[in-house]
Amino acid sequence: MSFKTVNVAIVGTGVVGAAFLDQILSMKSNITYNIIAICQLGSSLISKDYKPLEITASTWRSAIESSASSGLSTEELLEFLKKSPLPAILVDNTSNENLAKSYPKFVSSGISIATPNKKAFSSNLSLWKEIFTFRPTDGLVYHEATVGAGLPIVNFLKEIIQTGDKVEKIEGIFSGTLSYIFNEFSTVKPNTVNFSDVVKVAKKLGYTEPDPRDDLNGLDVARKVTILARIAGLEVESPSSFPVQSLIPKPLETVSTSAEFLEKLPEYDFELKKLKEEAALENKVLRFIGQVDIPSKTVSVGIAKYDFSHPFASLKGSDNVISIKTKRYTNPVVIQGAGAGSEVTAAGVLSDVIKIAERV
Ligand SMILES: NC(=O)C1=CN([C@@H]2O[C@H](COP(=O)(O)OP(=O)(O)OC[C@H]3O[C@@H](n4cnc5c(N)ncnc54)[C@H](OP(=O)(O)O)[C@@H]3O)[C@@H](O)[C@H]2O)C=CC1
Ligand SMILES: N[C@@H](CC=O)C(=O)O
Ligand code: NA
Repeated sequence: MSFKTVNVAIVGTGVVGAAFLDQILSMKSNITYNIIAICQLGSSLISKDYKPLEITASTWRSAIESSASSGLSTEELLEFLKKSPLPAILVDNTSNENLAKSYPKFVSSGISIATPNKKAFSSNLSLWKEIFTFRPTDGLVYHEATVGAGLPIVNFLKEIIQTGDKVEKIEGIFSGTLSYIFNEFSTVKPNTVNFSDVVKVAKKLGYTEPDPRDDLNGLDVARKVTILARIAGLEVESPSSFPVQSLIPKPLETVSTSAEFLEKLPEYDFELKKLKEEAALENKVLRFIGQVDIPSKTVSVGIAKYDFSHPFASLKGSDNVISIKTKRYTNPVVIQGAGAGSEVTAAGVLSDVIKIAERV
């Protein structure tokens, strides 16, 4: 029996958005989740009377394909959700910066947000402060999947800090894409794998950002590390306010499309091949890591070398591994598992939707 009903509006039906819709529409729960809007860039399905859309996990795709309604602007979506007769949750499954910048307007209108979109939490510090200056009538904001996809990192970190713990150091492999790429490219056993080929496979597997250059330039890891550093108490101004190593060859920095970039990338395979061979001579592998050190207030992102015997050297697939050392956890808490991919990310977002629904 349902004891509560919430209204849910979903923006973005890409890799994560589609898996999210499949999961929420198949979920058994004693809370009723009315899907009242699904928005894509050019089209939308909107329930103007706030009754649940008549869709199932197997019909939502064709329903939106045959919808005659155009996409909604952020302002239109805000106005629509403001009038929701039930608690409203916005699920932002895009990487859209403009929508992210509008979160304060949604939150201050009592609308809650669950999202894997890192933009709002890792751009200017002023936006972070605006989002998290809670007033009692504000909506709630959960963003577990912004770091480590569905792995319990963001909510765990916030909870231990709320209980009085103090973070000392966070380090690890935070990118599913770069974990996969380096786990395949730089292995304990010698291989002939080309960097550019693995990049293409990572994109095909749905690990990369919509434009893989956003992973290769280190910015995606820098965004995640910014989020963690801010939660841990460092006032990091932006993801470009600390050293970040880019894997994009200099001459390709100005290439306009991601397709052209992927086509030209093989010409630069020799650069990372050399680095990998040098590391192998020292019995080491290459890994792309992020670090936050609270006492020294330093944050950094880039390639590091690890001994063949180090746990990072035997990482598999797109696994993330995050080590969190705190005042209470003097032996660091280590969280490891898939840090990218449609199902695990969507499940992280859905868990946040459930937390919000239980609290509003
Ligand atoms: N994939 C993964 O493993 C993980 C992803 N994430 C995050 O999840 C988010 C989604 O990623 P993913 O699903 O992989 O990316 P996709 O590109 O597959 O999906 C994003 C979707 O959002 C749509 N979109 C963008 N802007 C708008 C808008 N204003 N209104 C409506 N729709 C819009 C895009 O449309 P169009 O295609 O037409 O541009 C696209 O369909 C990103 O923020 C990403 O960083 C986080 C953890 C892991
Ligand atoms: N592109 C990202 C997706 C999750 O944030 C990654 O590879 O980790
Ligand atoms: Na997570």
